[in-house]
Amino acid sequence: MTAFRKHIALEGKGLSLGYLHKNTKKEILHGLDFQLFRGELTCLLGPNGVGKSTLIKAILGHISPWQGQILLEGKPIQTFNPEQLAKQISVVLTDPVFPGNMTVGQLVALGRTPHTGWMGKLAQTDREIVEKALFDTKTEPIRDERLSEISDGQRQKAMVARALAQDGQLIILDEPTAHLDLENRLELMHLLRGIARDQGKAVLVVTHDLDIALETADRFWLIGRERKLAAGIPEDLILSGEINRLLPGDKFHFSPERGKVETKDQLASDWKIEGDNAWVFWVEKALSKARIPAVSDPIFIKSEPLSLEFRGKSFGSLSDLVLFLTKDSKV
Ligand SMILES: Nc1ncnc2c1ncn2[C@@H]1O[C@H](COP(=O)(O)OP(=O)(O)OP(=O)(O)O)[C@@H](O)[C@H]1O
Repeated sequence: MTAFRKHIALEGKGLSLGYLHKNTKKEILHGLDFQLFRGELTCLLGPNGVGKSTLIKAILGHISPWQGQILLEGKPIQTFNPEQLAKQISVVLTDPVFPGNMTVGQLVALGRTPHTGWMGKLAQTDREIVEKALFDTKTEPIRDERLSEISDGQRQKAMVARALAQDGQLIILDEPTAHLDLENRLELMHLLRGIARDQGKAVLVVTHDLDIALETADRFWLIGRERKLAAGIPEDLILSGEINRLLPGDKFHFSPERGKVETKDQLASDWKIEGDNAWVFWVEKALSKARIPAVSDPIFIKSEPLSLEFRGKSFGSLSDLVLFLTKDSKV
């Protein structure tokens, strides 16, 4: 077997993190080991409150580890001063604090501050980087709009554009897709993946969007209720079942066959349904959601035109079939 060595941008070793709360120590994460690679989009996922933001705070140097260390490009992160860190790490957090009267263009240009200084004038290369960030995030048409007068989704894209303009080797984004519609979410994640691949950056995204993360991420970091971090390519974590760390309760599970989260009580899998596989799936789904117990008589699915047959009766839609089965208590 060949072992490929990737460039490690960020590494955590035996990391324990927590807060001092009312004079008592509250440990949030314990003994984390992780590696963030250049050229990859990594998604950090986990249930609410497990400590994702806490880990990001530690990476940004906002809180100090209780144990272990974080290495940036092989050096302890605390040996970097704030200016050096700002050149290395671009960040988009969930609670941006920028004046509402600032325009999108001004916000994105602010991303160049670590390279020019607060009073610094943008050189030609800085302007080109800002233009590219506006173009890549499709915020170019709203560059003159004020932050207080654009939608949450547009503001979010502008924040991402600012992070791209900052041009750090490591880009960290905390829920960057939260206000975006489905297409924009996919586009943004594909854009981030493209930036990781094409520019050799390490991109870390905190997200709850499992479907889109599965579609786009090179690697997952999963933190479950046991407060440990499992890392790997998403497909490995699915095959090993570790993906279910995201679903600590007993109601849902990740179906490896279907590649999505499902409710555990799949009553409908006991039905006999005959027809095209794709259709069988949706018929099972509808029966399962309607919580109709299975009987021995089969359901036949006929296509062109679509009809469902059950006990010699024909139904033109799933809704009609479900209604019939629900009403007929003797089924
Ligand atoms: N400043 C703080 N002082 C004390 N406890 C804190 C502080 N900030 C966060 N916590 C606690 O740390 C735990 C982890 O919080 P954190 O915000 O890191 O979770 P998260 O995984 O990012 O959650 P979410 O998905 O809801 O954003 C929570 O129990 C929270 O109450």
